[in-house]
Order: sequence, then C-alpha cells, then structure tokens
Amino acid sequence: MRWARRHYAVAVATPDAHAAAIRPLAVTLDQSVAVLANPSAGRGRHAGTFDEVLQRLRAAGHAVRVLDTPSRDAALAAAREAVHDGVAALVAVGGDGTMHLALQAVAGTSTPLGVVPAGTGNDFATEVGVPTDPLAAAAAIARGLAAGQGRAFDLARMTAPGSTDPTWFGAVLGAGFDAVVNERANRMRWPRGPRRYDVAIMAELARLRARTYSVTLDGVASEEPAILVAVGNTASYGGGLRVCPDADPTDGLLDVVIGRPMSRWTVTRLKPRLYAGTHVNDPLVVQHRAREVVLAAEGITTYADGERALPLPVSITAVPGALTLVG
Ligand SMILES: Nc1ncnc2c1ncn2[C@@H]1O[C@H](COP(=O)(O)OP(=O)(O)OP(=O)(O)O)[C@@H](O)[C@H]1O
Repeated sequence: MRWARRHYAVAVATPDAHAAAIRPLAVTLDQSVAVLANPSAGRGRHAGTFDEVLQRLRAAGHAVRVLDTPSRDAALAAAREAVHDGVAALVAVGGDGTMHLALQAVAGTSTPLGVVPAGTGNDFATEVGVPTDPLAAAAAIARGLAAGQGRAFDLARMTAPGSTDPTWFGAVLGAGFDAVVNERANRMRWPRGPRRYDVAIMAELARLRARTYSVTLDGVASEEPAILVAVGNTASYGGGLRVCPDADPTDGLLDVVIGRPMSRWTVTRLKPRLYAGTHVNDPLVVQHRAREVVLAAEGITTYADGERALPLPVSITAVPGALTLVG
C-alpha cells in the first residue's frame, strides 16, 4: 500500500531498537519450517533469490516446506494449517501484506514467525529489527531456530462490534485520509503502480473534509473532529512514513495519532514530515497512548498493515507478547 510516494526523501529517522524480551523456542529438528511466499511482492524483484533464501533457512537443520499459495485466501488457509500442524516456524517472504497474512495464523500461538523482507515497504520488518537484506534475514532466522531463541512482540487485535473474530496487525491501522486514499486507489483501474496513489491522493485532497470520530481510549470517550486517525503498534507504514513515531511494540500499548481538521495546504506541508515523524510536533497533531482503543466514524474502511481491513466501528486491543519473532 502506498498513500504517498517517496519523492520526499528527507533525512529519515532510524528506529531505535526496541528492547524485546528473549523468548525460548520449543522446537525440535523433526518439525519442518513452513514458508509463505508472495512471489509478486516488491514487484518480483527478489524472486531470483528465493532458492537461496530457502537454502539459508535449511541451515538450521529443519526440513523447509514451501506452502502452496495460488491466492491470498489459499495462502491464509495454508498458513493456518501449517501452524495447526505444529511447524517449527512460519516464515513469511514478502512485504507488509504477506507479513499481515502470516500474523493471522501465528498471533497468540507459540509458533514463531520469521520475516524475510521482500516487499516494497517492509515497514514491520524494519521496526522489529529484521535485517533488510532477504538473505541476511533468512540466515538470522536459521540462527534463531538453531539457538532456540526468539523475541516477544506485542500485536494489535481488532474486532468488529459483537464479533470475537479477530483481525491482527503488527504495524499501523489507518482510519483517516490515508484509508480513504487507499480505498480510492483500490477502486481505480488506471493508472497502474504507484502513480495510482498519486492520482488518488490528488483526488481525495480536492475533497478533503474532517470527519467526526468517536475515540474511546481505555474507556474514556471523546468526539474528535479529524482528518487523520492512525493506531500504531509500530511507528511506520507506506514505506517509511513514521505516522506514530513513538509507538513501541514492546510496551503493551497502542499509540494513537490524530490530525485535527486542517487545510489542504497544511496537509501538503505536513506530509513530508511523516518520514522523520516530526509532524507530531505540529499543534494540529495530537498523540495518545492506550491499551484499548474504540474507533467509530461514518464511511471509513480501515487499512491494517496496508491491507483492507474492517469498516469502522472497531475495537483494538494491544496484546503484549502475542508474537514470537525468530530472526
Ligand atoms: N500467495 C499469495 N497470493 C496472492 N496474494 C498474496 C499472496 N501473498 C500475499 N499476497 C497479497 O499480495 C499483496 C501484496 O503483498 P505484499 O504487501 O507482501 O507486497 P508489497 O506490496 O510489494 O510490499 P509492501 O506492502 O511491504 O509494500 C498483499 O495484499 C498480500 O496480502
């Protein structure tokens, strides 16, 4: 997902390494490692190294099984089945969307997730300190499995009212202008590629309007007129936009960043500052932190980890240590 292109390449803050707790892995060599791969992630630019990724993963001595994933639904079903079968780890090879799929299978289980960043954005991988090079990431997963050591991270668990069926996310939930842009871009047939997001941004900027959100933070409700509402377990989305710059996936809390009603000109002025996360210093941007966040507004479909998710209203809870990451 992209709601901004990267032509605003300003000095980018590198995330501080979050102090994740070490979690021992109960894996044995008779368990295989399941690989969930999205060959089209990153516009296929890492497809040529896939065999080498598998080779690096095998270094821990486990059999490596590539899941049959002809479609997104098939990928999710295969990942869930692999976790149910008791694999040593589920390894997601792709971008944030593939990682998001894998999270639905491993969240809240003892099965560790390995992330091999091969997408265009890889925001979650970056935030949890996974090596940016796919081969280095695969080697780190093998080392983690051999050492029997993972790292514990929080995840966000989102539900619709009256439902117990969770959607998990690891990075950021967009529920404002960003989500509206994604909806428009997804409806468009032309242009293709990142240009689609530029056109969608321009179209949505032209009709920019604040909505009234009902925001309930740990039981305390308020009405918030806003153009941007983002809920972060980690800081960034969209390929380095640090929308929730202080979010820490090890603090058991979610960061909520709200952009007050502002002009098109102010949005345009603030957008490049998202790369360094300094937009939160503007008086029109406020930050909160909470364990549970309930959001409601008319006409918004949320995007979680860049993927189309639930329509508002939703309830989101930080679940400490819901993810064991290996590598
Ligand atoms: N096996 C699969 N078959 C079909 N679609 C898949 C499969 N695996 C993942 N996807 C979907 O493909 C889309 C793009 O994947 P992904 O996000 O991993 O790559 P990307 O867009 O290049 O990376 P990023 O999101 O980091 O920019 C996502 O919506 C994801 O759910």
